Amino acid sequence: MQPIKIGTRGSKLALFQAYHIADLLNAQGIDTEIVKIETKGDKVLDVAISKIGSKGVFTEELEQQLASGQVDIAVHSAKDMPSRLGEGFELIAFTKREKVNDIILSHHEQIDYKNPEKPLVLGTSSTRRVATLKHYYPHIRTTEVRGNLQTRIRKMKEGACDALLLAYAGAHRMGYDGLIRHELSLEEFIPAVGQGTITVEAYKNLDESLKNKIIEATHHYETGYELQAERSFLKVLEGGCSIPVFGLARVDEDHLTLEGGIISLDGEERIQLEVKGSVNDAEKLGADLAHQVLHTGGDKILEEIKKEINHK
Ligand SMILES: NCc1[nH]cc(CCC(=O)O)c1CC(=O)O
Repeated sequence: MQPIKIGTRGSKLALFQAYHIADLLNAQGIDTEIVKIETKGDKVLDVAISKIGSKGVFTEELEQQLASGQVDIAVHSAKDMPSRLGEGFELIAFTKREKVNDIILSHHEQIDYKNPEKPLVLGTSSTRRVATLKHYYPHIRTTEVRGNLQTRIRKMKEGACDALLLAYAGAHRMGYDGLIRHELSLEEFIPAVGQGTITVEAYKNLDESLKNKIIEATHHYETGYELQAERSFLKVLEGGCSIPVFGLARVDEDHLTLEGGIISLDGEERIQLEVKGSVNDAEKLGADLAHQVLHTGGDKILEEIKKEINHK
């Protein structure tokens, strides 16, 4: 059999994730070949993601190659995937989830983010993280630091900021555990939908038996239900990484708990609600939670955010 061609972005984190999928496939006797693809999100480094337009900046080129059959599957951080994929595309597998928390990472050993007396500048380009900081820690200033993880760390050391606010998963995968100074609580910093898991995307032309083999080798069922609920939640709220929507599902045997909400860009209004049910209703639970969030004032927050983003 021909090796399976795995399409990936060329950043170190993306390559790590692609090799992780390759390892899982190789362990089941499936040969693989990694194909690097450059995306718009990789090329445009001087503009905030929320301004490029969040829809698939890291994914569009990979999907073109999937559709033309140049690669068989594409590997992504699940968090980077828009809630609606192009016609014929599907996320067929989600790997076992890493710790989902956000973390504060710095080359300085002492970072005291809770003390209002201590000025602190955190680097982040996520509207969710900026808004959440404004809500809980209004004394912290933020600045946009973009680029891949190594670039951001370099910019931090050059003085762009005191510390970076990042996902644990990415920092850990890149081997930066030694620079992690704080793990943020899931009460305050509910992550973005999909944070901490890697996903496999396929196009409808993928051979069915090959697809099943890939699923068997890489899919983690509990994570899959969590992602189903979270992504269904996101779909109703028309998320994308420029809107500070957060959502986190937890599966315990066949029970699923989904927490999620939205926060205004200035951090003043924050709505967080929770639904519980069976894993078999994951998709419905996600949509239900989203509608509840909209009905409890989320609709106004969302409208306001869209206005503000369009004006920038
Ligand atoms: N927004 C970019 C991005 N997409 C996925 C991760 C981290 C890895 C993951 O969550 O699986 C990151 C970096 C970050 O948010 O710090």
